[in-house]
Amino acid sequence: MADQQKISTIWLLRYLKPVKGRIILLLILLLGSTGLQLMNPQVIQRFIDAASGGGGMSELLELAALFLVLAVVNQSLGVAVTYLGSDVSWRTTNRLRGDLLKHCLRLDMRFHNQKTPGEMIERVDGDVSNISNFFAMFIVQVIGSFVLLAGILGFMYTVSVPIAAVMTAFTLLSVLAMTIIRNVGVQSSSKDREASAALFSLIEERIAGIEDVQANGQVPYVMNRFYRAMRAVFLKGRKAWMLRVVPWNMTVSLFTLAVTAVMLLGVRSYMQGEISLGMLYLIYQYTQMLNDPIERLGDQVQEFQKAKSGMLRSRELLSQRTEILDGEEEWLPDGALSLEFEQVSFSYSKDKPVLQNISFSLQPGERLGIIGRTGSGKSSLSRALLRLYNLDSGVIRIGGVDITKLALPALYRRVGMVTQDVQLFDGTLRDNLTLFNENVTDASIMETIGQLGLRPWISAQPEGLDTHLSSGGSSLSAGEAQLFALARVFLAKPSLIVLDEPSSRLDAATEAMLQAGVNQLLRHSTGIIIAHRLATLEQVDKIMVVGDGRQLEFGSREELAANPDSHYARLLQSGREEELA
Ligand SMILES: Nc1ncnc2c1ncn2[C@@H]1O[C@H](COP(=O)(O)OP(=O)(O)OP(=O)(O)O)[C@@H](O)[C@H]1O
Repeated sequence: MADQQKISTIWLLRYLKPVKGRIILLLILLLGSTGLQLMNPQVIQRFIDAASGGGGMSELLELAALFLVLAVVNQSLGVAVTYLGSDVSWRTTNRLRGDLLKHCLRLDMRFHNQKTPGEMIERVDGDVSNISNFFAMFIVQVIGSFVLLAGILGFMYTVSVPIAAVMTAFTLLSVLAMTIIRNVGVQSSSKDREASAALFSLIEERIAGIEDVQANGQVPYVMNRFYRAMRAVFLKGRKAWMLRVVPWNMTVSLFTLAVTAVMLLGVRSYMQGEISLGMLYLIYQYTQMLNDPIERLGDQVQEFQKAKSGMLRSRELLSQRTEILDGEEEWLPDGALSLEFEQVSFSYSKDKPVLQNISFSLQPGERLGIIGRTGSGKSSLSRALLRLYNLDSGVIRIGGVDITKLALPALYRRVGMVTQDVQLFDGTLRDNLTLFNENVTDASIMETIGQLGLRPWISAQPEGLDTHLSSGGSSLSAGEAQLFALARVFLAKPSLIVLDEPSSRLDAATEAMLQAGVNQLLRHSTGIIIAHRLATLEQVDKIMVVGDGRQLEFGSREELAANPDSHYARLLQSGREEELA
């Protein structure tokens, strides 16, 4: 436990260190503002005493001017403290958000398969927001509140010990009550947050599937689920609010009692001539001022609870290790890369093998067509090649190098993949094609696009390469997106390319046009084409037929086509492409 605490502190200090100068400045400003808050009522006290004692006009004017100056300086300090507090909190938490996002992007697909987008948003942003106040204000507010309390009470002991004793008792009681009672609402507040998270995830899920919802007439059902989720938010929110308000009311009652007791003692001292009218005002004002730092301390206790759970969750996420360990080898032979699968077995979960004992090899520049029924493991094969998952056993080598020994950037520089789902980013067509790489010239974009026969398509876009695309892919048809993805991968000039169903959403004419382009572009690389349509594979050198994760057949396309006993030849003869689908 103590160790946990120590690790947490060291971890926190890592984020606070870069802003330590700002935090010290924040503390100085806050102490300055606390000093002014203590001084201001004393100026009014002197003003009241001067006025009631028949003091001169110039003295009154001087005091009034001093009051104004102190008030303005205090306000300015308040603005500076708020600004600097936000600045520190954003700087530190943005670093943490960045670290979390970078970490998540490196985590393997097994981890991501289990997480919903809503959950990841909550982990990368929600938890961190809970820590933000703690980063910025916790230390500063706690120190500031204690200094203000000590200042008020210390001064009161010099004026009247009984009054100061009542104020001290009230302060101690309130701080104690705050720390104990505030925890009462913590559990129901977290249930309230859970309910609203469920509501948001429902909205996110339904909006993501809006087409299906509308087309299948599911709107009444969705509305019903929505109302039920809203009702849960309302009921849990009301309970959490009640539990937050009750303790607050208790401290207000306690405070009213303290003010009454202090005023009784104060008025009695005034009547007995022990204190002046101005001092009576000062006592009243200082009693009022006690409430503020006590409230702030209570708030900070609550913030600390929130921050603690946020920190635990963030640290837990950061301690998740990816199963994909980076290799060190950077070197790969120039030009098209050879590929070798040696007894490769792979599964997503241990109880269900997806690829079993796959072994084949391709020479540099060769093209392999993979065919097999839906769910037979074709896409899984390409995911294993790109190290999105680790193998259960076996080795994959590209250019003779075991991919687990290769540095991941070296692998991704030389191997490209076009999947069935194309991710578009918010940006221009050019940005999306080059993936924001400004070194790729428009001329080379147009050349690649020309080879793929896409020039007329780009020209038809309202602003050519400058046409703005929105993220998610809604601005392109499925077929257009596929053409787009091909162009993107070919622009990166990879030496080994996997095309996973590159033309499944294109019409026959567009596919034929694309085929010629792909053949042209594949001249300098080794290619794997996963296809449902046999026509797509007319230009490949080798064919592999996969069934239930096993390699049913592998060999030269011409030889397999000529062998009437082969799966491939039988498929060709029967023309039953639908068997593959
Ligand atoms: N992320 C995943 N988690 C768990 N199982 C998966 C995952 N992706 C695929 N599978 C399972 O692995 C098997 C092979 O899937 P894969 O996507 O490789 O098939 P495929 O041959 O490419 O199919 P298709 O032709 O439909 O694209 C299927 O049984 C599928 O249910």
